[in-house]
Amino acid sequence: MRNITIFDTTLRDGEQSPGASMNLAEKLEVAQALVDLKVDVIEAGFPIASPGDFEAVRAIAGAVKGVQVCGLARCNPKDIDRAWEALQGAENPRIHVFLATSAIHREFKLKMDKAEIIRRAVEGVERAKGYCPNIEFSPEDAARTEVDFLCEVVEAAIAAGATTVNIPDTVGYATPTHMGGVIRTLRERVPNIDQAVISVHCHNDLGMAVANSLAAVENGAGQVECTINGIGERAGNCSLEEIVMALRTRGDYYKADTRIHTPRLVPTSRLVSSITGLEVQRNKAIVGRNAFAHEAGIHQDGMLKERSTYEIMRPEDVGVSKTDLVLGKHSGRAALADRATALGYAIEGKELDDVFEAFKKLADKKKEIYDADIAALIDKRTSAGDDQWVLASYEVKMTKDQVPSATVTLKRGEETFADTFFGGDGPLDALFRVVEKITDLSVTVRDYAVHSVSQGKDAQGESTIEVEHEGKIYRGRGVSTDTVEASTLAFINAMNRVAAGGGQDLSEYRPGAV
Ligand SMILES: CC(=O)SCCNC(=O)CCNC(=O)[C@H](O)C(C)(C)COP(=O)(O)OP(=O)(O)OC[C@H]1O[C@@H](n2cnc3c(N)ncnc32)[C@H](O)[C@@H]1OP(=O)(O)O
Ligand SMILES: CC(C)C(=O)C(=O)O
Ligand SMILES: [Mg+2]
Repeated sequence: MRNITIFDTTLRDGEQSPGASMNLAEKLEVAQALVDLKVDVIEAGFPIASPGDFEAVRAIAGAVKGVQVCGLARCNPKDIDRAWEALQGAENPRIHVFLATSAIHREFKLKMDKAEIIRRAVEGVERAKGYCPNIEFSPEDAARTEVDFLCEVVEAAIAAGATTVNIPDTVGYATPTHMGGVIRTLRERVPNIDQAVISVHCHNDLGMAVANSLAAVENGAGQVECTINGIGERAGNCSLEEIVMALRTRGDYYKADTRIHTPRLVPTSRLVSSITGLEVQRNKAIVGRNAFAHEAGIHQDGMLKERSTYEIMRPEDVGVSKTDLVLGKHSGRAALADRATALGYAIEGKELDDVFEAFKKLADKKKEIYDADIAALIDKRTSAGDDQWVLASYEVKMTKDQVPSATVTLKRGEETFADTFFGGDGPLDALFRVVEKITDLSVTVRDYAVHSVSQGKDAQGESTIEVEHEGKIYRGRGVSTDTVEASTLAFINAMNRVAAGGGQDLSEYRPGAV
C-alpha cells in the first residue's frame, strides 16, 4: 500500500468559505483535533492576510507537535518573510508559495507573461527555501493551464527547491479523466518530477473534488489537499473524510491508504461544524446524520440479518456509535420487532401484525416515529384503563423571582387525587414533581423534547419524554396545542408505564431516542 499524505487546509482554504471565520482559540482547538486525527500537514493560515491570521499560524506552529505546520504566501518577498516569521517556532514547518499559471489569470489578474511567471515562481521558491527545507509550490489554476507550460513551471519550481508540487483545480473545472491525465503527463514529461511529491488540490464547483483527487492518486499523486466537511472557497474543497474513507474502503483498487485515525472523523466534523456554523447536510457521505441510518424495510431486514448487505463501512470506524434503523413509513416488520425488543417488549405473530398495521397508519401521518410512539402502540396504554392515571386539570404559576408552584388533579378510575408542589427548576419541573407526589413514584427525567406535529399558529405540540426508575427506562408521549399540557401528558403517560412495570434495561438505552 502506498501512503498518501493528508494535507488539511480547513484552517486556510476552509476558512475562506463565506461565514466560516474562526477566532484564535477556535483555530487552536481545530488544529489539536487535526493532530488527534493524525493528518500529516496542517495549513494553518495565510500569515500576510491579517494580524489575526499571522497570530493564529504563529500560535498553532508553537502549540502542535508531531505534524507539519504550513503557511501560505504569494510569490513576493513580503508574504514569504511574513509566513516564515509565523512558522519559525514550528517543530516541522512548511512554506507554501503559489502563483497562478493559466492564461486567464496571467492576462487578466497578474498581468504577467509566461517568462515572468517562471521567474517569479523560481524567486519565490528560492526565497522560501532559504528559510526552511519543506517548500510547496502551487501553480494556481493549474487545471486550466496549457499543459506544456505547466510542465515547464513545475520543472523550474522543483529545480529551485520545491519538495512538493501541488496541482490545484482552483475553480473546480476538471473532470476525473482530465485530472488523472494532468498528473500522468507531469510524471511522464517533467524530468526532475521524482525529486518532489505531487499533490492535488481540487475544488468542488461541479461536485467532483473527491473524484478528481482520487483520479490524481490513481495516476501517482502522493498528497491530497482537503478540508473537514469539504468546506472551502465557493462550493468547497475535496472533503477529507470522503477521500480518506474512499481510500480505506477501496484499498483493494487504489492500493493506497492514509495514516488518518478514522474514528476521529465524525467528532472532528462536528467540532468544525459547530465552530464555523456551517451545518453538514444530513445525507453527506461519512459524516452526515443519515450516513449510517436506514429507514427502508428491505434494507433494515437485510441489515438485521447481515450488516454488510447494506453497509460498506462500519459506523464505529468513522466515530458513529452504531447503525440507526429509523422507523418510518418505509419500515417493515423485522425492524419494528427489533425495536420493540430493544424497548423491552417481545412481540411476534398476530400481535406483531396488529402493531405493524397501527404503526403503518401512524407512519403515514407522522414524519418521524419516536420510541415513545412504538411503546404507546404496543401496550395501547395511551387510552386509559381503570388502573391508569388521567390528567383532570392543572394549574401552574411562575413569575420572575418567585418560586414556581403547580397544582395537579389526576383521576384513576372513579377516584380523584389533587396536590400542589412549591419549588422546582421551573414550571414543568414543578408539574412533574406534583405528579410524582400523587402517584407516589419517583423518577429521573433522562430525555425530554417538544416537537411540532402540525404547522401554523395552532400547531399541535407533541412532547416525548424518557424517565428512569429503578434501573429501567420508560417512555411517554403527549399531544396538545399547549406545550405545557403536552409535556404533562407525556410525563403522566410515562408514569403509567412505570406503574405497569417492564421497561427497557438501562444498559440497552440509547439516549435521545425519543
Ligand atoms: C486560490 C486561493 O485560494 S489563493 C488564496 C486566497 N486567499 C485570500 O485571498 C485570503 C487572504 N487575502 C487577503 O487578505 C488579501 O487579499 C491580501 C492581504 C493577501 C492582499 O490584499 P491587497 O494587497 O489589498 O490585494 P488584493 O487582495 O486587492 O489583490 C491581490 C493582489 O495580489 C496579486 N496576486 C495574487 N496572487 C498572487 C501571487 N500568487 N503572487 C503574487 N501576487 C499575487 C494580485 O495580482 C493583486 O495584485 P495588484 O493589487 O497589484 O493587482
Ligand atoms: C492556494 C491554492 C493552492 C488554492 O487554494 C487554489 O488554487 O485553490
Ligand atoms: Mg483552494
